[in-house]
Amino acid sequence: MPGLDATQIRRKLADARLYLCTDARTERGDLAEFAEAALAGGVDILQLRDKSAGAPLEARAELAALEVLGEACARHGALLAVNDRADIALAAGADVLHLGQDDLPVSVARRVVGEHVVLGRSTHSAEQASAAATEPGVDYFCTGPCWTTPTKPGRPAAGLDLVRETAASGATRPWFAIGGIDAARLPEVLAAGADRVVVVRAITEAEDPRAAADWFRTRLRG
Ligand SMILES: Cc1ncc(COP(=O)(O)OP(=O)(O)O)c(N)n1
Ligand SMILES: Cc1nc(C(=O)O)sc1CCOP(=O)(O)O
Repeated sequence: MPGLDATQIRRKLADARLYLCTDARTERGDLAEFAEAALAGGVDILQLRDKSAGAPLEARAELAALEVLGEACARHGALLAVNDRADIALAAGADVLHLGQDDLPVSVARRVVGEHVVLGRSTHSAEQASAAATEPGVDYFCTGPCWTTPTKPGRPAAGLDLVRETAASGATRPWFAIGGIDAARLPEVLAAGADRVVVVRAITEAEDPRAAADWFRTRLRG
């Protein structure tokens, strides 16, 4: 299946509402089956983020998992995202590279992945969000965590105030709220002004990942 070009990737990013990070699920079932279910339920961007052993996957294992996710994303017209590693994003033919505050500078990552890959940045304060909203080369950013979360231990909550401030800032780049978001809390996140979210456990730990994704998709797409 041919890959998406830069224009198609940016259009899909603009339209994206539901972003899922998953681990490689080596011990909890089949990655292909999980990806198929989550994407059928309406996930727009699927990121491999596997820190389940307390450290990132080795490069070969990461590439193998990305191949599985990439095939599923291509079937569903979703974007494939890589966390942290520009070299792996390039090698995997990913559409998206997500960078934290301590990861590669955007200008350096851009040199590695080229122009067509979308670059995202994590932000945890109004200052960081404002920088990501204007820094050249950043295509989207995330604000959080809205609540403390076991998925990101040690990261203090930025709270919904950061979502409110970002919404009020009139940021024109796509931005996503992240951290502790589940079905019960989504209404508060939307009321604070977000219209895009990133989730992990709300779908990865759901008994029925397709139904969980579909629940979010319905609320995010109105
Ligand atoms: C979409 C998305 N948003 C935020 C993060 C967190 O990135 P980072 O701060 O680099 O932390 P780690 O994921 O590397 O632990 C993300 N991965 N994806
Ligand atoms: C990976 C990650 N990054 C965050 C940030 O604030 O940058 S919060 C987070 C974990 C989100 O997981 P869950 O949906 O299970 O709470």
